[in-house]
Amino acid sequence: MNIGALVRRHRLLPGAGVLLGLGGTAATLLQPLLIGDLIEAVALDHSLTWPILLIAGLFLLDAVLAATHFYLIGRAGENIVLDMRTTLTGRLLHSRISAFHRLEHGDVFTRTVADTSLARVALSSSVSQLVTSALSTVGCVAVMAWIDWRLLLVTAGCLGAASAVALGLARAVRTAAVANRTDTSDFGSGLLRVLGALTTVKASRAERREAERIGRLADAARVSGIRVTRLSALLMPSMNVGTQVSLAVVIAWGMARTATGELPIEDLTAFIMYLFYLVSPLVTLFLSLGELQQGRAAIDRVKELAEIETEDGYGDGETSRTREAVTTAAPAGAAPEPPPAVEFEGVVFSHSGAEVPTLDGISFTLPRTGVTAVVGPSGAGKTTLFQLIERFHTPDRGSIRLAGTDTAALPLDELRSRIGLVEQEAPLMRGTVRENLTYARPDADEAEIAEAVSAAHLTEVIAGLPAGLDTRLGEAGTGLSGGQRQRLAIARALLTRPEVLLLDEATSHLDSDSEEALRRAIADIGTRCQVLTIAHRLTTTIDADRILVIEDGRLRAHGSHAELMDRDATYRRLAGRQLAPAAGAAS
Ligand SMILES: Nc1ncnc2c1ncn2[C@@H]1O[C@H](COP(=O)(O)OP(=O)(O)OP(=O)(O)O)[C@@H](O)[C@H]1O
Repeated sequence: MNIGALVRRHRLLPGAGVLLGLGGTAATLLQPLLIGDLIEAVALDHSLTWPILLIAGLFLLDAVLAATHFYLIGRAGENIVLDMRTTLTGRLLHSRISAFHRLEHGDVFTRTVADTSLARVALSSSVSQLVTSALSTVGCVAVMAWIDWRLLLVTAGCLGAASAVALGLARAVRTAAVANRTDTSDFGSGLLRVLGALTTVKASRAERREAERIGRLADAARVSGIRVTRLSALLMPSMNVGTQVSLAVVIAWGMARTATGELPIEDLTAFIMYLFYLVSPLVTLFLSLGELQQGRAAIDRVKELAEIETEDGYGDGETSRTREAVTTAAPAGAAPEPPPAVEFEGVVFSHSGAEVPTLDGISFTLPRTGVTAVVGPSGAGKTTLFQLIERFHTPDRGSIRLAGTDTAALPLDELRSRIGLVEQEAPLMRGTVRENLTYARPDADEAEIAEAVSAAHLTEVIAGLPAGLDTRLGEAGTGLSGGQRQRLAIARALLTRPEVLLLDEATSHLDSDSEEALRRAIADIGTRCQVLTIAHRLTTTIDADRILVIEDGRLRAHGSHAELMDRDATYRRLAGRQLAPAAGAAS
């Protein structure tokens, strides 16, 4: 995220705000002079109408300018924060899965919500306050020097000492505030992680332990927050002490000089008023310097997040990082046959940090229709295989083709519109059953929805819900059983009419009705597209047209259930043990 460009995009409103702020400062600075004139007019018994009218007009102008300045700067700040948040959201949603998984969700949340707010304050009000208060200070000092430079020297001595203390305090406030941000972020991350695993926390009876741990994080944020308040609380009084001392000196010495006639009383009055005016911009100056420093720390955190690696060069001025298409050539002279649904050719891939390849030299070809089961021990690389087809990662070597076209050559949007993915946990979004079904195809009509629901063997389930398709589901699809949730996710994937359906079979035990419904649904869907399923049940592998056995990132064997039982020891072991839950029923 280019902060310079961001500020330039929004320069008009803050620019106008600063100009109005400067107008307000000028109006403020004129007031003591006009009050001096009023005192002089009273002393000389002149008419008071004009001086009073002028002063009233100036007060009014000052108020209008200050209000408009405040509004414009606030509005500019909101525009800036919106710009930052939409940029961040866009980049996060288009981020590479591998880069996203390295982030702490709580930290992402703090950066997107809280740090952007701090950055907004820094880039709008702090900058404008810095400009206006610096110019107010300079203006005040200049007029005070013009009225009586010797009184100014006395004032500068007293206020200068107070300012040095205030500057030190402002720096300490910044350091404490940065520490407070980190503590608050740690608290947020800790809380989010625990809430995300609430059932595990409860099952482990760890509520009290977690409450104490999160409580300690919250307390650390409280302690650093109190430190910020303590230091901030000292800032204004330190300036007040400086003002009071300089006021006492100015009044004592000024009155003595007035008594001798060396200094006119109206000059002394105006000087004292300027002295009061000076304190506020000075304090604002130090505070906005502190805020600006805090804002810089927040801006750095926002920029760091905005640099997350994205897919297809999103937001980097590059539209697609796709490479030239490599298509499967049809054999010369032969009638053009539809290319296979999926082809892997010598695919090698390593997750970052892995010492050995996660997938090593994988090659296979899957026809346009049918059911293919992928089996293998835990950690063999089955999920990674799916992730490569969806191009969540790109192979280090080799190629993957979808209907004859290299997936690297397809725009991501097109590639993913041709593939359906049903994850093991089958997360559902908030909203109604209908909203969940049409998530990938918001324009699907009733007939298409009914067809997908029927193909996933869900018609009766949905008819039994209180409001049918318009029944609202809870946070993670609560209200539906595990098997129903997975079939709902299958129906959602089917609505996009995918050429390939990737299905990560649920490991949890489904009741026999659910399992039978899922089995029939998969068999039906396999007649219209290629279903590639990570199989944890023997029923799935027995029914499958072909089985791929993956072990240690290599394709060990492929064939039908009977063939593999005959010639592959790993498959026999898996069929005997890991695929065991349904083995009794199937054999
Ligand atoms: N994001 C990641 N970063 C680094 N290594 C990873 C990542 N995801 C998976 N791995 C590693 O890659 C290997 C293959 O993981 P994968 O999830 O593909 O296996 P799997 O066969 O699906 O296992 P399971 O059946 O237990 O889900 C494992 O050793 C795993 O630790």
